[in-house]
Amino acid sequence: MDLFVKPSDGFSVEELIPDDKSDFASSAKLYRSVFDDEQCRTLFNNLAHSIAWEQREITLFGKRHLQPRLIAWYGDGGASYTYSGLKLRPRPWVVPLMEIKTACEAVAGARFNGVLLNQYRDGNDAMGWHSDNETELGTNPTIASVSFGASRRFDLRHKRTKETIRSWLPNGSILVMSGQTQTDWVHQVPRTKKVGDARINLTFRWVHA
Ligand SMILES: O=C(O)CCC(=O)C(=O)O
Ligand SMILES: [Fe+2]
Repeated sequence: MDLFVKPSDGFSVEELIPDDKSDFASSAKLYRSVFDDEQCRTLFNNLAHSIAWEQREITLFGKRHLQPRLIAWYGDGGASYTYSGLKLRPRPWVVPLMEIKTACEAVAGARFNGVLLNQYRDGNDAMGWHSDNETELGTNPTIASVSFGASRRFDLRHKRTKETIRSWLPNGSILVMSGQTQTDWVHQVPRTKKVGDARINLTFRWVHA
């Protein structure tokens, strides 16, 4: 499978965060059709079956809940990641994840040492408003977020002005968030009755030891 991507391969890019002068340092660039249909099918099936998916329990307002999605964390040996009170030890890289990582590094122009995978089994699975601002990601992290399977809505909301930007993350796309996006904006993947199929999302990150 040839995953090497370059700008001439016919993918398009759109900046989701408007170039508003008060916020010029935030960026969320959506690269569409980075992976072609055959690559998407192969990778979706491979990841659905080979990843060690888990449904984790989290504590919200003192109550225990199962997270409304499946997750997994893979990465370099030292790249432990703590989020929502969960300490995730990395599982070692496997081939499809390394190939997708190489594509993301080429598109984003950044290096990654870990990936959080999310599987939304259908429209009932979701991720609430948050920013990826854990201290181990450092200031102004670059995060590359890959989508396979069903398109899901992805919303960004400015923390101060509450300006909200709604978009959809299609099969085979990579969203690269960088600059002050995690400081100034929150994002979510809302629950929806309109989507019955599964989506697999991979967010590549650099975790500081
Ligand atoms: O599924 C998505 O597109 C978003 C995932 C996300 O925000 C995260 O893993 O932090
Ligand atoms: Fe996130």
